[in-house]
Amino acid sequence: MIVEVKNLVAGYGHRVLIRNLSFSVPSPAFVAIIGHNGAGKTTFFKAFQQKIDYEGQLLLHNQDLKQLSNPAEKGLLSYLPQKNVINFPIKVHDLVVMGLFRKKRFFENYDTADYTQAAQILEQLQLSHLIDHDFTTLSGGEQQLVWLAQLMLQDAEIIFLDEPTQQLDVYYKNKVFSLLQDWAITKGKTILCITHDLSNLVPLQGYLLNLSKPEPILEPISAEVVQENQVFLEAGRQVIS
Ligand SMILES: Nc1ncnc2c1ncn2[C@@H]1O[C@H](COP(=O)(O)OP(=O)(O)OP(=O)(O)O)[C@@H](O)[C@H]1O
Repeated sequence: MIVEVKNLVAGYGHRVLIRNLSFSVPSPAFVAIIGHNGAGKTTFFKAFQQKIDYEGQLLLHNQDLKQLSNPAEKGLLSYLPQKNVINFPIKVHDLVVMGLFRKKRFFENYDTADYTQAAQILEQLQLSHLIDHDFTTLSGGEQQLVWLAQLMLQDAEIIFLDEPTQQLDVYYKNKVFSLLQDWAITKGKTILCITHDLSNLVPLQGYLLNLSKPEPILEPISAEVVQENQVFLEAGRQVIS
């Protein structure tokens, strides 16, 4: 099993948001995590980052995450948060190349080969025209794509993305979802992606996990499954205190 969640209970203080969640992703796959605002999607990711206390077990390759030291540095996990703020000037290629941090020793500089890799990723995302731009001057959607480029360069095995297409136009929403799908299939990555863009999921292969359902399970993506979940979410939210 690549990712396994066993009887996870998580929340804040007395407010339990995730109750006895169990599922497993046996092989590399794309998993879309959906649910109403406040359902606990980001909270679920925080548990994987060991940022909150939780009951139950989170396992990566059958090893309890609590026993694994520095899974990010080992290239096992990477995480793209919903918001990433930078308030100093930095060129796009200098930010993207930092995705290679795992391969560098402390204070070791990035070399020409590293910058070539960063440029290739930016080209793949059709962002080459921004390579020398100051990141802080980019639009919200452009910044989101630059973070995605940096994440691609990290090349971790299991990738957590919190609403990576939130600020993207329709063209890039499609492009990013097909890229994530391609990552899972051709590069053997396991991708857990929080999203509200249900319509973009229809053509994808993978699974859907609806954290608003009383007993969420992995459902194989199909047009019918997406439609059923869309109707479920449109019906409104059951608030559990
Ligand atoms: N540190 C915290 N302390 C207390 N409550 C919190 C904390 N962080 C988040 N919450 C609350 O937990 C609930 C779930 O938050 P979470 O960010 O996991 O939701 P989400 O499903 O990711 O929502 P969205 O789709 O809006 O991003 C929210 O009501 C939020 O206010």
